[in-house]
Amino acid sequence: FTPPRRHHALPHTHLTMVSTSPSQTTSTPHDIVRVDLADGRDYPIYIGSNFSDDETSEMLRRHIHGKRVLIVTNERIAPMYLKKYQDLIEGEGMRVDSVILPDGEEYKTWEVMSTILDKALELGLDRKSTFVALGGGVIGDMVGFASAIYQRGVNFIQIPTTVMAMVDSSVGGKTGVNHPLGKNMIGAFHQPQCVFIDTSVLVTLPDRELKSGLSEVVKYGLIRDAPFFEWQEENMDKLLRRDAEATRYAIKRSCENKAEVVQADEKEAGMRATLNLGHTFGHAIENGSGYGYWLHGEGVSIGTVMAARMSERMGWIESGLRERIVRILEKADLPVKLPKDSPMTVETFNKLMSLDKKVADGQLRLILLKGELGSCVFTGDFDVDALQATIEEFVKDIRA
Ligand SMILES: NC(=O)c1ccc[n+]([C@@H]2O[C@H](COP(=O)([O-])OP(=O)(O)OC[C@H]3O[C@@H](n4cnc5c(N)ncnc54)[C@H](O)[C@@H]3O)[C@@H](O)[C@H]2O)c1
Ligand SMILES: O=C(O)C(=O)C[C@@H](O)[C@H](O)[C@H](O)COP(=O)(O)O
Ligand SMILES: [Zn+2]
Repeated sequence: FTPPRRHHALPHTHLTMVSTSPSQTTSTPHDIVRVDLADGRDYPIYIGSNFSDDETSEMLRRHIHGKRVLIVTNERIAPMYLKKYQDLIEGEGMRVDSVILPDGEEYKTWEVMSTILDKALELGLDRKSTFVALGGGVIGDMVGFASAIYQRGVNFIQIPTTVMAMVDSSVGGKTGVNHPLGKNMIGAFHQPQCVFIDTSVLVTLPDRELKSGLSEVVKYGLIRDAPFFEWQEENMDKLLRRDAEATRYAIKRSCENKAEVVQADEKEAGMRATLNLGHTFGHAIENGSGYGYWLHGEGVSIGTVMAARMSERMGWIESGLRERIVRILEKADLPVKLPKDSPMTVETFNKLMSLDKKVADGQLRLILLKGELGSCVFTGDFDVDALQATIEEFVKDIRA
């Protein structure tokens, strides 16, 4: 893994998509994973590749109940995909407007999010309007939040365009923006009407962003799906080569895992917090290094190794499991430690982690691995010395 530069050029990548789903005569083969929620809020996640225009149009319009739509995307994605989706949703009395936001985690702010609200008001959008998030996790989180608070809530649809968004952020209704004092600190739970995943858009996704998404794929294996982790150990190289069948399987299995967790604990009373494995460390690294320096999945990757090391220190997992975790993340070409020029200090970790959303009554709670592969705990009952020793070890490594 090569540490990032602040402005990286986007390479153009090409791949051949081969669909391996059972063939159907009437529609492009696709999977549907359902998120079953109470009060009629359940929704489908459509997963396919190269959907025809007619199918795309029909599937999206099925979930739009009014006559006004606002597609929100960013400066990088707009030239590639905005017109296509605008054209496919428009027509039959439907008016589609758009907002184009600046690109990057550093723009995941209240100020930028509120420009969506400004535009919606200027356009006179009413409560039957639907917002569409066309982009990665940054766009999805901000549009979801804007739709949660616009006129006290309007419908929204997720069209994820990164691996990160396809395997994680578009599903489950966590929406929000960052604050200088902490990541995703301002937000709301607000579920989409549907998630429309057409993996063919990944053809333009740079490798670095692809790998970042794989970090959350590894997470599902570690917290609850050992067979999926073992599958990843066998197939990581295929995911890196963008093999269509492997990619599609990883997205589907990730969505199934996420849907099961969200269904069981939509608002994070307990179990949902396990989706935060590595995130308390990772969010501190993202914020402490300056939003936008690390991609989310990169911070989570280092954070996952820190959580594993802390678990190992407490005797909760065998060292062999920690080594396996480091191996798979390295195989995914993700960072497993802080780079030499990292500004992170013990104090920065402690300060930022003390503001984590899982802190309750002043007590930090963490997701730690315990027992065999696929098992974890969400707990405040851990050895504080093991936490401090872990932070010191990772910080010392960059100063060595
Ligand atoms: N709500 C949740 O449950 C949840 C889960 C995971 C992550 N997140 C959030 O998601 C964000 C990270 O998401 P991300 O990794 O998708 O980052 P991102 O949205 O910044 O996208 C990464 C980069 O890829 C570009 N891009 C997107 N799609 C593209 C495409 N098809 N072709 C070419 N370029 C494309 C984007 O413009 C951006 O430059 C973080 O803010 C994180 O906190 C939220
Ligand atoms: O959906 C969830 O729940 C998650 O925790 C998924 C995480 O991958 C994601 O990064 C999430 O945004 C982090 O949530 P937060 O509550 O720690 O901000
Ligand atoms: Zn995450």
